[in-house]
Amino acid sequence: ATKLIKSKPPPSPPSSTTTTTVPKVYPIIGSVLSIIANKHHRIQWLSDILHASPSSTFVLHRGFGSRQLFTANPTVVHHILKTNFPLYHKGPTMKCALNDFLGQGIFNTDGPTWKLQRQISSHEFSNHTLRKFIETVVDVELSDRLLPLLDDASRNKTIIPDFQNILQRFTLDNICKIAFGFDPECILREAPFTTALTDATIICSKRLNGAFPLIWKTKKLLNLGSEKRLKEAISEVKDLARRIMREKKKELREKETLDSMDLLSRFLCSGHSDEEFVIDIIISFIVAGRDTTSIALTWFFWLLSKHPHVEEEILKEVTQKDTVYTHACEEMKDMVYTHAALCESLRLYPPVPMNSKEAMGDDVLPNGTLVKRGWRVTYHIYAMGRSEKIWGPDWAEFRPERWLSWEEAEGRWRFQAVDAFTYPVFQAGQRVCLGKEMSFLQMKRMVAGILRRFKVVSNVAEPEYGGYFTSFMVGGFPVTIQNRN
Ligand code: HEM
Repeated sequence: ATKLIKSKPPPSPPSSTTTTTVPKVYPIIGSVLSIIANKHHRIQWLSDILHASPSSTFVLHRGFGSRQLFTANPTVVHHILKTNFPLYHKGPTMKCALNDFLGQGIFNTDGPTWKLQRQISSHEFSNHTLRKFIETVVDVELSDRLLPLLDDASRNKTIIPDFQNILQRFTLDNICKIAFGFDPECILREAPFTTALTDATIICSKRLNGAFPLIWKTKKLLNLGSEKRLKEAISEVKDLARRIMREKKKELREKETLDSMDLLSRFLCSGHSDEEFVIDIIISFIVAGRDTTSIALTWFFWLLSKHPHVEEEILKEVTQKDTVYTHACEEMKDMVYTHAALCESLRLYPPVPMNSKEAMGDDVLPNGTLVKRGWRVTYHIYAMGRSEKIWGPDWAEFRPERWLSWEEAEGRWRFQAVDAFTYPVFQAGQRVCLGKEMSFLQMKRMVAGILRRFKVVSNVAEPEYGGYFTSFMVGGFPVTIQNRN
C-alpha cells in the first residue's frame, strides 16, 4: 500500500452544449437569453466560461442592469471571504429569495443577528464532549438502523431505489439528535417533511437563479404552481421545527439541571427565545446538517464503485483496526487515506457547488476587476475543484493520493491540506462551515461502518450533478448491496 496508485481514466465531466465564451449582452435584457438557454446545465456552463477566462473571472449581465460576477480565482475568493469580508454580505437579493424558508437563520443573515448565532453555535461545535457524543449518535444510528436495513437488502437481493434518500434520512436523524436532542426516526419511515425539505431547497434555489425574479414574485402573490408547493413545504418543515422547540422547552422546564446542553438548549437559555427566531435557527441547522453530508457520501459511494482500487485501500485501512470502536477518536484520526478520498470526492462533487455574496459598496478585486455596489459576487466551488490551473493536467482523475505524501521513515501516509481559499468546499474565512469537523467524523464512521460489512454497487452509469444550492444526484442513487461475508 506504499506506492502511488495510478487511477483509471478520468470520469468524463458533463459538458455544456453552448459556447464557453462570455455570453452576448443585449441592451436592457443583458444575457438573459443565454441564461435561459443554459438553465438546465447552469453549473457546468458557468464553469466552462470560467475555465476559458484568463483571469478565471467574468461578469454576467442578468438583465435590467443587474450584474453577477463569477470567479474561480483563489486570490479573489480570499479577498471577498477574508480581506474585504465586511463589504460582502448575503445581501438583499438572497435574503428576499430565501426569507420565507430560512428567515433569520444563520445562513440568511449578516451583522449582529449572524454574529450572535455564530458565537453561540461555535461554542457548541468546539466542545470536546460533542465529539464523543457525535460518535455515539452515529454509531447507534448505524448499528441499530442503517446496517440492518442494508443487511435486509443484501439478503433479499433487492435494489435500494435511492441510497441518497436513505443517507439523507440518516443525516437528518443525526443532526436532530446532535443539535436538538430530538429523534425524528426518519430512517425507519419516510416522513412528509423529508420531501418538504428537498422541495423547499430546490424551489428557493430556482427563485434565486431564475432569469426573471418577477415571475416567482407574481406566482407567490397568486399562490400558484411552485410557489403554492413552497408554501406547503415550508409549513411542513416549520411544523417539525416547532415540535422540536416545544419539546425542548418542556424538557427545560421540567428538568432542574441538565446533564448536557445541546445547541438548542444553549439558544433557549441565552435569552433569545422568540419562537419564530428559534424556529429559523432550527431549520438552518437541519438544512446544513442533512443535505451536505448525505450528498457528499452519495457521490463518494458512486466514485468508489467506479474506482475499486480506492475502495480496496480504504477497506485495508478500516479493517486494520479493531471492529470494536475503542479509542475511537484516535482511530478516526488515523484514517488518513479515507480522509484523502473524501476530500478528493468533495473536490470533484462539492455538495455546495457555488456560493454568493452581494457587494455593499464599490470595490476593486485583486485581479483589477471592478465591482459595483449591488453586484452579486459568486465563487464557483465546482469550477475551482475542476480547474487545471489549480490541480494540474490530471484534475479530472479521482486520485486520493494527490492529498497524501508517503512518509518513508514512519511507514505511513501523511495528509497534506490545501489552502481553504483554493478549495472552498466548506467556505473559508470568517463564515467557514461550522460543521466541517463534525461532518468528517460522521462521514468516516459511516464509511468505515458500511464498507467493513458491505459493498455498495451502483446501478447508475453517469448520474447527473444537480445544480441547486446543494448538488443532489438527480433522479436518486439506485444501488444493490453485497454482504462481504
Ligand atoms: C460535507 C459536508 C459539508 C459541507 C461541504 C459544508 C459546506 C458549507 C458551506 C459551503 C457553507 C457556506 C454556506 C453559505 O454561506 O451560504 C457552510 C456553512 C455552514 N455549515 Fe456547513 N457543510 C457541511 C456540513 C455541515 C454540517 C454537518 C453542519 C452541522 C450542522 C454544518 C453547519 C454549517 C453552518 C452552521 C454554516 C453557516 C456558517 C456561517 O454562516 O457562519 N455544515 N457549510
